[in-house]
Amino acid sequence: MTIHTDTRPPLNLIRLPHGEGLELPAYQTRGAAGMDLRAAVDDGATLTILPGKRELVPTGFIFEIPEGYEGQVRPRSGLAYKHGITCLNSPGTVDSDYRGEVKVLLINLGEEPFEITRGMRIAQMVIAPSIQARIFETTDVSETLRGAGGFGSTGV
Ligand SMILES: O=c1ccn([C@H]2C[C@H](O)[C@@H](COP(=O)(O)OP(=O)(O)OP(=O)(O)O)O2)c(=O)[nH]1
Ligand SMILES: [Mg+2]
Repeated sequence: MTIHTDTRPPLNLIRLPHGEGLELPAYQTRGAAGMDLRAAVDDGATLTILPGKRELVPTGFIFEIPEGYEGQVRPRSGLAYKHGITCLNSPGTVDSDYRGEVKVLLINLGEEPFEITRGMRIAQMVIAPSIQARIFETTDVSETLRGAGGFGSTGV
């Protein structure tokens, strides 16, 4: 007998009043890494991002990211390719102890104004394991082959 158990971590979403009626963030395909996030702008309203400008777009939800995980807010490649729309702080970091609304910081790197309406899929969130290190100050630095070489030290 095969016992199928779903080992995916649970993710609680709390819908805010302005998220009423929005589709839940969802994985669009079985193997999708990220769930798409929708714009919770007012019904019938248009949020326009002018070329070179940025806007903080509400999602309408609080995400209770499980402890030991983070939420990474990433651009959608279609919007980036077709319209030059990306996340300015990519990847945005949603901490597991954050209890505010998740918002998406979009910037328009294209040449045309970009219009966002309610329910539009504007970005995606990847849930990823995340650990905190124990931090020590020390005076010794261990030796390695690389040493202080970086920024192209191994060639292009
Ligand atoms: O794209 C993002 C990035 C962050 N956040 C929220 C969740 C995150 O837990 C919080 C703080 O983010 P971050 O640590 O990146 O920003 P900060 O400038 O360091 O703010 P803070 O001082 O609040 O940590 O803001 C979002 O909703 N969307
Ligand atoms: Mg911070």
